[in-house]
Amino acid sequence: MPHTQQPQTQELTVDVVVIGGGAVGENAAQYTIEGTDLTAVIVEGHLLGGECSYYACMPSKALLRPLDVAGTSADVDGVSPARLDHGGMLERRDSFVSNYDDSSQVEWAESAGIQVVRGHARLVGERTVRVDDSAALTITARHSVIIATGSEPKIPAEFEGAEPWTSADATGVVEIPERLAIVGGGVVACEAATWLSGLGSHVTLLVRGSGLLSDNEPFAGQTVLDGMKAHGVDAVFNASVTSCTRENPEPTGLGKIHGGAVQLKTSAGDFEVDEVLVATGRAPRLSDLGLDAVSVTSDQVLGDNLPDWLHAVGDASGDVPLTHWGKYRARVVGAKIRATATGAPEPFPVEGPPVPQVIFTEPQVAQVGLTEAAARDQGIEAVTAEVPYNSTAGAALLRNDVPGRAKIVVDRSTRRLVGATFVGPEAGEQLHAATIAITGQIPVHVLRHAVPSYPTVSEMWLRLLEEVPEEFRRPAD
Ligand SMILES: Cc1cc2nc3c(=O)[nH]c(=O)nc-3n(C[C@H](O)[C@H](O)[C@H](O)COP(=O)(O)OP(=O)(O)OC[C@H]3O[C@@H](n4cnc5c(N)ncnc54)[C@H](O)[C@@H]3O)c2cc1C
Ligand SMILES: NC(=O)c1ccc[n+]([C@@H]2O[C@H](COP(=O)([O-])OP(=O)(O)OC[C@H]3O[C@@H](n4cnc5c(N)ncnc54)[C@H](O)[C@@H]3O)[C@@H](O)[C@H]2O)c1
Repeated sequence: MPHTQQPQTQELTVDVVVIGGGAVGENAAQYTIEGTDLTAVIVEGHLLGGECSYYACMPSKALLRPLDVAGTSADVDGVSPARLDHGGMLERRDSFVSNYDDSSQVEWAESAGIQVVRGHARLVGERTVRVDDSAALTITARHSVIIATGSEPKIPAEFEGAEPWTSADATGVVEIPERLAIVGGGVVACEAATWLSGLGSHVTLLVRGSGLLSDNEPFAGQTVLDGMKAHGVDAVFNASVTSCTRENPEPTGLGKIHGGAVQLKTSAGDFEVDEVLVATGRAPRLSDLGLDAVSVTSDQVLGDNLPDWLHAVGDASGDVPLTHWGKYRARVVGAKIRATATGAPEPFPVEGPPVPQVIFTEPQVAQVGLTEAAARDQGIEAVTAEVPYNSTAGAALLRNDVPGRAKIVVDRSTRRLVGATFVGPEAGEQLHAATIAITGQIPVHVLRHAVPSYPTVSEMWLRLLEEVPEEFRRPAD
């Protein structure tokens, strides 16, 4: 009688198990063990380095930078406009994603003393994780298990069966669709519209709301929209997709066109395109993780209401889904676990540091802390100052045409900055000064003594602070 050979089961005990080896999981493991004898394992089901390295931040920014350089070369007198090389752009992307090979990340992890285990991990009991790969492995954590499983795209039901593109296809683009619809008006939609129209697609944005980038100051979405229109992108607002069908939908592979023509019915009319990219947000990846086995619900993970041996970081935790923010939180969690496990003092906490974000559109949108609307929603008496991005000699030197604006939001009661937005060429490089001012809780009368160099774009800070009411030039009584 034939018999099935049982897979070999192995066992391993370490101090900390991290499920998910994205940038955030890597940081959590590194900060938990560094400078100690603690041991850590990262279990990764796909590529060590996660979404950011292979399917999100790095490939998208690798594709966007040549457009920025070409745009600048076309807008500075005395320079001949640079010609885009579409094949070269894709090669640059391939190089930034290491051709989807994670061996250098594995080398880094091992050099940091972190063991990497391949396979899908599930919780099977308190402090216990089972990894299913070619052979089953059970790992026991002496101290903690950290969930760092990231997030996955939300695909509305209308697109089921139509094999739409997700952002991974857009960053991994191989076949450039002649006509592309992008559903959504958020960050992925705006950045992807920029690089895919730059690669030659005719892009139509189908936006459910009435503007782009609705979480930002209103002038951000408007300036980005103006920039996109100048590059031939069409945007249709108040357009809800009611059905999506296509001939011969097929999972042809990453970045390839997934079948025949796509028919989209929307509340703002019908559209036929060669591909549709669904960019309608992301959700924490918490299914198939064995939460039931340890009597924990997704809500508990998202509410940070977990047993003391279990932690969640990064996109999986429901916190702001940005790489640098997830990594920051992972460093904090890692340092806490290290302190508990070794008896070392916990690092000094800082109250409520602000979240910065740069959106790499043309022009860029850079925002930190609260918008004016968010500050008012929180009951803050917000005083604002706003100037055009081209208000300095440095900005005039940057390009011939400098669109955009800058705005700061000040809390009247503390006289400190609570938010700042810069929209304009290379705006991302303006942001960190604002992040430092908010984190350092510097009152605006002190900020006036931080002198920006002439002739740089950062002289915009002088203009902004001059726009703040006169009474803010002294400490509060
Ligand atoms: C197109 C796009 C562009 C972006 N650009 C930026 C940007 O410019 N700047 C920025 O700050 N943020 C950006 N983001 C957001 C950023 O990518 C995420 O915030 C970041 O990747 C989250 O990191 P993470 O480690 O939490 O999750 P991930 O990077 O998703 O890593 C999670 C890892 O866990 C693994 N995994 C999941 N479940 C299991 C399991 N059960 N067992 C084993 N392994 C498992 C996955 O394979 C994956 O490798 C972008 C996002 C998108 C979609
Ligand atoms: N440069 C960066 O920092 C960067 C770049 C890309 C992505 N990200 C992060 O990744 C996350 C995901 O980005 P995203 O753009 O997918 O999400 P998002 O939340 O920024 O935008 C989602 C968009 O889809 C719309 N939408 C939601 N459901 C819809 C539906 N059923 N039908 C039609 N429209 C719908 C929303 O109104 C919104 O315009 C974001 O939090 C973002 O910050 C960051």
